Amino acid sequence: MSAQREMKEKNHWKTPVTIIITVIGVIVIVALVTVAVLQNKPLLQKYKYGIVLDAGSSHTALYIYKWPAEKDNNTGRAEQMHVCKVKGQGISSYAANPWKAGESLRACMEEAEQWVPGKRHHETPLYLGATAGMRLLNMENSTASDKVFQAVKEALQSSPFSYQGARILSGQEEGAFGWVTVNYLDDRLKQGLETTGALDLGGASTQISFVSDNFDGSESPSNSVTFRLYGNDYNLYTHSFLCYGKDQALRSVVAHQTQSGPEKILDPCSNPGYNTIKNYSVLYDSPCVSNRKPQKAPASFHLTGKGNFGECQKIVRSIFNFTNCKYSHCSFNGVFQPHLQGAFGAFSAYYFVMSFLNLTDTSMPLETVKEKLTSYCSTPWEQIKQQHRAVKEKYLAEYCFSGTYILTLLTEGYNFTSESYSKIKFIKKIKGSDAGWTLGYMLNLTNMIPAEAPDTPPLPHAGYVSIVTIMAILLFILFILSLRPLWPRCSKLPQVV
Ligand SMILES: Nc1nc2c(ncn2[C@@H]2O[C@H](COP(=O)(O)OP(=O)(O)OP(=O)(O)O)[C@@H](O)[C@H]2O)c(=O)[nH]1
Ligand SMILES: [Ca+2]
Repeated sequence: MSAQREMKEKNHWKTPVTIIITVIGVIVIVALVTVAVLQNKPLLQKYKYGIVLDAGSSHTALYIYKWPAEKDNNTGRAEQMHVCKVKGQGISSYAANPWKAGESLRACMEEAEQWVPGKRHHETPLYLGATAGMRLLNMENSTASDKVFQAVKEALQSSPFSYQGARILSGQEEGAFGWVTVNYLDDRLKQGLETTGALDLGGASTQISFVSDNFDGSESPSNSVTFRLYGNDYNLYTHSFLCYGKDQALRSVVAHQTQSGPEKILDPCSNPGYNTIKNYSVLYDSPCVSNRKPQKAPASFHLTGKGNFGECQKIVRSIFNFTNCKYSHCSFNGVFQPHLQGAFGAFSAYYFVMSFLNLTDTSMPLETVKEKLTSYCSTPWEQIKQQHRAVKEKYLAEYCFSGTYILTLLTEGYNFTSESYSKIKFIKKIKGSDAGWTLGYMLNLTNMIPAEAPDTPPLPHAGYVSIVTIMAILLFILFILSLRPLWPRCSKLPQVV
């Protein structure tokens, strides 16, 4: 008898009540976990796209960016998907044939149509920002500049993308958005880390932007740009030097040597044996030098390379004005600059030139950089050409000047010392995206960087699902255990044994 009861008690798990409770329990757990999984499941990765055309002084490039579509308020991380280099020169070079400026963009616009999925075309914003080349053209001939913009606008509006406008960026915008790009790609903004300064060397202008503790904007408000990003305030110092991009600086250096209108010059910034004929009217056809055009000069002059770094640097120095600073500190030309602070990323021509010259290692003492440049400049032109057959002659002929200019701009213009120079990194890309103002410009216009830090879920999706599952199982076990007092009574109920 007692053995029979013991058997019945042991079989209480098979009573209808416990079976029903178990089934309901399992259903509840499965339902709970399913809801948890489905509710928070990341949607299939879909992307949004944005296109920015960088209409620089020397050339135009089209950048396509993409970012995850499912994130609220476009807060997903944007990255460069593709870049298309427009054939030919910058849009400002079409001043005499404006419609050609529009035509020049068509091939890259068609390429963009292949990269962005068709169903996203109409919602993909398309921007064009022009920099120093158009700034100069606008100063020189605003009617021509307007016509170029009209042609460009028509070409862009005929694309399937959502055209958002074409305009000239101010120097401050160009500097500030370059800084945003660098720090966004490095994830410094979201994490509130110390920021990196940005050095951009274009063809017609150059920008320096950085955050300095002893800069609040009061000494020179025109150099101040404030941002509130991810809950942090930034007071950025930025300055753009028009005419100090590498092509315009070279013009100034050659103009300096042709003041008396000679028929030939011996140029220390070109390799020995380099020979070319330059046209006076072409050389002086820029607002950066036009006021210095010699009154009496032949149509052209012979330029012969001399290849002397020291002499080249002397002429380069002469294009900077180091007097007349009305502020506590200046860089050059009477422009305020606070003390340099932190690390810097140097891109565009800084990178092209320094990587060609094998000078990207900034732990190298400045004296060694000078020695290497001295040696490069004095190398005969024929030897340079033979050693770098794949490099365009136009670029090759200018590396002695460009290296000398970069070193002088950094150390004497911006006051980088041996110590601060070592904090510069010459970069082209950061995590697959090009360093430049375009990404920062798009992030700003699409409101992709919120002013306040977004509310993030305390747990990642997988962690959340695991915790819900474990808690549900534990709750169920507790519930079963809480029914323990009922177990013996259950065994007394009539049942199938
Ligand atoms: N060596 C070398 N130079 C280049 C290359 N691409 C561009 N450059 C030159 O580097 C300089 C700067 O180029 P970019 O940064 O594209 O200048 P940009 O945007 O056209 O000019 P800005 O409007 O002043 O910004 C120009 O003198 C270009 O001719 C390259 O691949 N190699
Ligand atoms: Ca540029």
